[in-house]
Amino acid sequence: MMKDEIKEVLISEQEIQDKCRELGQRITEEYEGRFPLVVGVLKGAMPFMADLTKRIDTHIEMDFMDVSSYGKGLVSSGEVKILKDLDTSVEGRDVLILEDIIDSGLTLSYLIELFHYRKAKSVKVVTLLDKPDGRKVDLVPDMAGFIVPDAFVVGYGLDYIERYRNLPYIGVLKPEIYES
Ligand SMILES: O=P(O)(O)OC[C@H]1O[C@H](OP(=O)(O)OP(=O)(O)O)[C@H](O)[C@@H]1O
Ligand code: HPA
Ligand SMILES: [Mg+2]
Repeated sequence: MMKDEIKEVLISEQEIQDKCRELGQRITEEYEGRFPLVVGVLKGAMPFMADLTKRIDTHIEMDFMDVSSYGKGLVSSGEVKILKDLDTSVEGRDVLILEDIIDSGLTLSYLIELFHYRKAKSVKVVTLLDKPDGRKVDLVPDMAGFIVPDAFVVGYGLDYIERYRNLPYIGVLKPEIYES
């Protein structure tokens, strides 16, 4: 079974759900009456977007962007490609970007710059996971769920060669999985 390939669970399903409630409450307070555009970054942010937005108790609009900087492997290529753009204009909008993880920071720094260039009124970032040791550019999220160590993590949207996104928790794979 898939779970037999996991060496260690770093963040449990319960901890993730509790964090979604907490972040949802903070977002509700901050964005009450502002009708923010909540942008999920595909594919990784999909489970977090689904769970977090259910805990936001004020009107929001949701949209998605698909960008890729990793290709298929473990390291960022450094080049960000837009695979799917927003359907909505960000001009004059309060934009809240939802991410599963900030690692090198390249994906988000690209998106933040892009939304400012497109004249968003404000751009903020909420990430489930923050891996500060991976940073290649200066970037501090406005809200972060958990700090993770400098290891490749999978689950709850995060993949290794497109697998493991459907795990309900965040974990680390057994080393033999990468070797095979
Ligand atoms: O801070 P960075 O080093 O840029 O890494 C973070 C980004 O990389 C992953 O996405 P990926 O490009 O692998 O696409 P995916 O979400 O479809 O897996 C992850 O979901 C973040 O979007
Ligand atoms: O640790 C990670 N795991 C999965 N995808 C990622 N994209 C950036 N960092 C990671
Ligand atoms: Mg990925």
